[in-house]
Amino acid sequence: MSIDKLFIQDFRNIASVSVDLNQDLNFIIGDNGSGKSSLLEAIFYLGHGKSFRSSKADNLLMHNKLSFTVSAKTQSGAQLGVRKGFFEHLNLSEIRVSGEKQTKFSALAKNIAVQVITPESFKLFFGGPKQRRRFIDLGLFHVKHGFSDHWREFTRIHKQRNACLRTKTDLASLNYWSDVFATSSEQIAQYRAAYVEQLTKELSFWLKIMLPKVSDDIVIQYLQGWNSKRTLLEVLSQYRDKELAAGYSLYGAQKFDVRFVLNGTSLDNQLSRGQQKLFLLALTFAQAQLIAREKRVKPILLIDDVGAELDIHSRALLNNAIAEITCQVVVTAIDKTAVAQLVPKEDNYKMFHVKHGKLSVISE
Ligand SMILES: Nc1ncnc2c1ncn2[C@@H]1O[C@H](COP(=O)(O)OP(=O)(O)OP(=O)(O)O)[C@@H](O)[C@H]1O
Repeated sequence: MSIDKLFIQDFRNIASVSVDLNQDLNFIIGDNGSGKSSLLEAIFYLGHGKSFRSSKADNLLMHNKLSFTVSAKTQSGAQLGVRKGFFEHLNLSEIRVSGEKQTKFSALAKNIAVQVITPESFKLFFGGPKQRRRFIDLGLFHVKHGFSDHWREFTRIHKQRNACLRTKTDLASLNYWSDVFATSSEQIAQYRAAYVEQLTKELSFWLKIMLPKVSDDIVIQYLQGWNSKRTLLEVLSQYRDKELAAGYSLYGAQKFDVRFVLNGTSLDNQLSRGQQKLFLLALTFAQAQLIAREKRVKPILLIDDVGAELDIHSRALLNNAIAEITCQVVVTAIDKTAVAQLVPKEDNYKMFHVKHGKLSVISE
């Protein structure tokens, strides 16, 4: 669900911000180090319970403070909030959804779907499989009902099987856990295959807007985590000694990946950095639109430092995509010229200026 009102306190260099966002499009303009990314990070934190930049939550806390707070009122009237306290090496999270205390961040994620694109995103995305796995599973979490229950169950089974492989003592237990691991992996793989197919169809629409010259030649390949010509149980039995030597599961749904292929070879080797960023934007827009359609909520898309890598022509293409998407979009840039191509003619947007962590409205 999109955010109506946002409140941030003691988060990085933001001492206190209370702001009404536009439902469709928001621009945050500010110099380097002013706090633009911190603002996006706070919104991202509300949807994910972590930062997109730093793995340590205490980096998010304003220097010399003991807790930070991020809260929001969504368009549907839900009040979401998280307060993270750091008291004598004790990290405490207080999560609330419309006044009710919650124990898990997933309670917040059920109410908002936040995706981010930063200047670093495409380097990470075309690197190791971690980011791609995260991206696909985030879509699945929001779009495919039942996936998160299956995933939780899979994670439990995976841990048990890894414990058997690590200790190597009880081979009867290993046989049992291999059986259930294979069944659970196949279920997860089916969910993912169906989702990747859905995403591929949606992507084609966004590529026609953002990368029209190559849109028909791009394919997403889904790699399920083991040889697709064989059952996982067959693979596990063939490589049993290898897995015992490694001490953990080498095959299964946890090893899945997706490859983006252009004319038969890896897309990132053929596209310029600007084009790679447009591809990633198209992919993220596709996922956000699927979430919007399936969940019937407006996802939130954060685009950090939009000027980086994108020339005027590319920004004009991005503008066409923003005009089409049913999302709440928040874009940051160093100056107004970087967003000139993105500002709509009608007045349905808000523009803010940020300086030393303080936000002021430029136009609405
Ligand atoms: N824990 C913290 N407490 C207080 N200030 C912090 C903390 N962490 C970072 N800062 C400061 O916050 C400022 C804002 O950082 P941020 O990354 O949001 O900048 P930005 O506006 O996105 O800049 P850029 O355009 O360079 O990316 C920086 O000057 C940084 O030094």
